[in-house]
Amino acid sequence: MANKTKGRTTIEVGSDGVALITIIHPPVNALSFDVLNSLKESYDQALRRDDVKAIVLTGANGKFSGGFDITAFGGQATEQKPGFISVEIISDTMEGARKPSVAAIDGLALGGGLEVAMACHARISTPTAQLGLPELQLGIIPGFGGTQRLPRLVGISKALDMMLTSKPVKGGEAHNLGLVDALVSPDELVDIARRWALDILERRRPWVPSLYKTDKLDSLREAREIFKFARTQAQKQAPNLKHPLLCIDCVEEGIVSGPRAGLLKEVEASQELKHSDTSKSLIHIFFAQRGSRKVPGVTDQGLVPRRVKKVAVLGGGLMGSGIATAFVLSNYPVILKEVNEKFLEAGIGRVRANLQSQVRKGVMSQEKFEKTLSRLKGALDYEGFKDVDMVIEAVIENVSLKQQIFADLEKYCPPHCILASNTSTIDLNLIGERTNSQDRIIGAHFFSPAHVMPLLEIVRTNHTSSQVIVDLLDVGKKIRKTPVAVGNCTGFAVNRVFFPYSQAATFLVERGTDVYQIDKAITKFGMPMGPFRLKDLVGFGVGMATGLQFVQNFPERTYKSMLLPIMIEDKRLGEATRKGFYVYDDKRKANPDPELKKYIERARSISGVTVDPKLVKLSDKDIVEMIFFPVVNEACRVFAEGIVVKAADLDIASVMGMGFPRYRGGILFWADSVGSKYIYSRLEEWSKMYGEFFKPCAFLAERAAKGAPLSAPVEQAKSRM
Ligand SMILES: C[C@H](O)CC(=O)SCCNC(=O)CCNC(=O)[C@H](O)C(C)(C)COP(=O)(O)OP(=O)(O)OC[C@H]1O[C@@H](n2cnc3c(N)ncnc32)[C@H](O)[C@@H]1OP(=O)(O)O
Repeated sequence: MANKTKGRTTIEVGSDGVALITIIHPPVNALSFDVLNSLKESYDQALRRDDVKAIVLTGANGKFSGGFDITAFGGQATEQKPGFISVEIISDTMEGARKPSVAAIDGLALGGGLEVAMACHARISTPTAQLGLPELQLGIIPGFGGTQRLPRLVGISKALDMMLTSKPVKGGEAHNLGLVDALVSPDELVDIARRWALDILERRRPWVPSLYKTDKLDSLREAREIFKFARTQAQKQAPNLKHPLLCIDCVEEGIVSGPRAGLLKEVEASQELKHSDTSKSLIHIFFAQRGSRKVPGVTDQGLVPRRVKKVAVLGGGLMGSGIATAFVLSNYPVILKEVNEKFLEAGIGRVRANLQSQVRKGVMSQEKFEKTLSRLKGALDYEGFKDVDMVIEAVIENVSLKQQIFADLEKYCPPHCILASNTSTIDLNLIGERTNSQDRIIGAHFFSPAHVMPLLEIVRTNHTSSQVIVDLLDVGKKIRKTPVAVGNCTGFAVNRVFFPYSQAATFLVERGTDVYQIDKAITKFGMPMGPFRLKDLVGFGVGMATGLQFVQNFPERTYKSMLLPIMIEDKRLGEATRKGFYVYDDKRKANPDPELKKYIERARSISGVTVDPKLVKLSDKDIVEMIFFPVVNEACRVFAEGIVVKAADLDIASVMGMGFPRYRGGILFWADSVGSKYIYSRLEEWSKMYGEFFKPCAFLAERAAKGAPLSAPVEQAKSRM
């Protein structure tokens, strides 16, 4: 059987005496072990040959390299011995060579890609190339010398900032920072790099081994201050994560004990992190996010997405204006339609405010603001709809109104136009009932604020055509959302999986657990806010309306409480009214409210619930389990019913739609790390004590009985029965 290698490098020696080494491993020239071994062979050859005076390293097809091959983290192949790549190949063979190398960077130089480039003696880049060390977002740290070379090239503060945020910089900024030595256009990149390499050889330009550069380093005293500040920030931002602190330790070691000691510390820390749960979870999310664009039976049919050139949004409320903002920000011309002048003005005002906030934050120039806003046109009728390629309806949740709108859309829009609804509760089949266009009706469910939140739930009915799904997946990518295709059911994937989240929290409070302790425990677990703070943010009106859908559709497993209605009666509606589960000061800071007790007591007495001493003193672990295991239970139902095709889609939906901690890998990935047997046994125990709300579903029971993971494909689990 042919030995299939994962990528390679080529070497081509020119008459100028420069060896051009090219990394070839589509699509992003990832550094697999095969590529790295081949890189060493090419370097050895170039260093051996008398006709080679200098080396240029580049990547094929306009991409330098996307970094170490992430698929190799869980794979069979491993490094010969720890540090072989970082020390022997990159530091000793490349950087320590007797012949100079220059990196010619186009497209991207990320992670290991940039680390290899930094070991060259100069870097030439195109202005559009992206350079960065994003390893921390994968739960690891730069492992090919990045923690040592980047601070020496750009200074400690900037290097820490680039690593801790995982954000790349563009060629222009990289040049200003000193990370690259010259900016050139792609067509002259390799030629200039060749000449630069010869110039270094002939000492017309400096021969710089980055590892030993010191001019950008601060004094030891200043450096210690920077590390102290960085550690405080890292702990504040991600108290559960260890790898950012390890990254800072490695940089510090290099500054205090010298770069060689730093390299060794980096090797040691990388070994430790490679097998951590955090890294496994984050790498799972990386692939799950890319996998969510692949829908079996739809995206594997050879369909090409049609070009959507113009979009219309119906309704200029909070959702509609957010959606319109997302589209104009991605260069789409948008018509925003409202029912009267007043509403239209308000809708356009909201889009303007969304964009203005970007100007205020300094991420958008005034000129770009004006250009972006000019893509938005207001309308009070369907006149301009005759050439739109996609409409997104975002009006109030009223079935007959939506039915009328879709009947009108069928009349006024061209026959190819995608007819999407942003409904979060209404059955899409019902919405399209008065049309003959069921095949192009689809759900485009955004999360508020729509121009900020990264998830787009694409809801397909049994009638939605594959072409329309492919089109919307493509549009989703273009507006920089992570799309997840889901089936049509109450609450779709995100809201349905998460409805027990707030219900379980309310259940606990009515039985004596403290509201603020719950929010603290859940935030400590890694959610951006606890369930009660979230209720305040969303507003009780919306919370009640959504809750009602679940009460109607899943009466046996919804927990009914009078707490919200009583608070609403008293005009406590959440953050908007400055009073909800918290009270809010002028700066919108949430403070606990002692008055809350009286509402809880009233709710308790109306429902005839008594305080349960066991639930009054729950540990944080118990709180997390009692709130998240019912969520896992609902996720199991959604998966078993085929609402999503892969468990990883629910992981992505939970991370992007609900803020479930990414470093726990998403709801089902996390559940599997806890174990199906344990989750089942706890739910079973609670359902005996507290009723149906906690009853484990058949799917969970079946998988627990077999000790099978919850995320294993549904067919596979069945076939094992
Ligand atoms: C020792 C070292 O310090 C450790 C490391 O280097 S760890 C790796 C560091 N590098 C990174 O984190 C970069 C990760 N990749 C990315 O951010 C983005 O993929 C990118 C900016 C390179 C390209 O983005 P984009 O053009 O939108 O394409 P995207 O869909 O993400 O990727 C294209 C394909 O390349 C794959 N890919 C991207 N980077 C990869 C990598 N480093 N290894 C393996 N596969 C990779 C993706 O999985 C995807 O595969 P698919 O088509 O089968 O789904």
